[in-house]
Amino acid sequence: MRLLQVQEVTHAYGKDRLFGRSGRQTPVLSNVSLSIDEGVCLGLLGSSGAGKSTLGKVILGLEKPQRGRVIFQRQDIYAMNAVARKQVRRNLQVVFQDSYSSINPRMSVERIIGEPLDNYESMSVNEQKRAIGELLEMVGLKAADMTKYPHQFSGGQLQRINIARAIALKPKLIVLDESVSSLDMVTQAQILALLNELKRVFGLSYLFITHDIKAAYALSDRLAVMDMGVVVGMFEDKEQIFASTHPAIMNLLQSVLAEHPRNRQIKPV
Ligand SMILES: Nc1ncnc2c1ncn2[C@@H]1O[C@H](COP(=O)(O)OP(=O)(O)OP(=O)(O)O)[C@@H](O)[C@H]1O
Repeated sequence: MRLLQVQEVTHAYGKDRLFGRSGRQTPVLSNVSLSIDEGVCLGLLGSSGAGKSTLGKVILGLEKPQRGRVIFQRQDIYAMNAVARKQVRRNLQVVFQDSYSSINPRMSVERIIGEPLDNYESMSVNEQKRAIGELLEMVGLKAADMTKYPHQFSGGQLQRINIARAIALKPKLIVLDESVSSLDMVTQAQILALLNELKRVFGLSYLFITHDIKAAYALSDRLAVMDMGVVVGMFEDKEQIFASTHPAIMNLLQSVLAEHPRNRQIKPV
């Protein structure tokens, strides 16, 4: 079933600049359309500045587009009342790249993961502790870790805590904005495996924003490529990306080739 539809979204930063008198503002997003079905990971690829994070913010309800619509669970997220918006926030979560800055260093892990539960669930203290312990175990940490503070964890462990917080309310869609980009290769592979497992167990959908074609290929079912605010490729079957002749897409593929100059097989391993 269709979960998210982005319909002909156009956006530029700065008030009225796109449609102001000068009319010279280049949009950061131009007529962007895409959709995500339930249980599917769409990888959104593109080089730096392509507009990927802006599109993520538009989808999360954080940046109202100047044109176009975002339909989540059949509702326009920019044309809904406060009650419906609260429900959307529950079902639409995000994990950012920088695990440190998206966590309050003064809060214990229990409070970090407990925050969304406080806002949406009416659990007793003991029920909440049990739920937090289960979430920590689900992401490969220990229930006892809930008493610790962010500085006591590695970057990969902190990203696991961010993921535990993101899945605490059993959302439908998680926007992963460069969520593994700052991690070393081994940790990256472990977090991708965890995300894949959680997707399978909970039937989650992901929008996986990344410039890294290998990471995108590993986690995604479908791939989209953006270049200068425009979707230049949409691949229902991710294998099809390797047949593309679009210059921006070939550039992304080239980065894989460059690492393995003698490897004629360009599919990421
Ligand atoms: N808050 C903002 N105000 C003004 N311009 C912005 C803002 N955020 C992003 N931009 C500009 O919009 C363009 C697209 O940025 P965006 O972050 O969406 O791209 P991206 O594909 O996610 O790239 P990166 O991976 O480098 O973040 C860039 O030119 C960027 O400088």
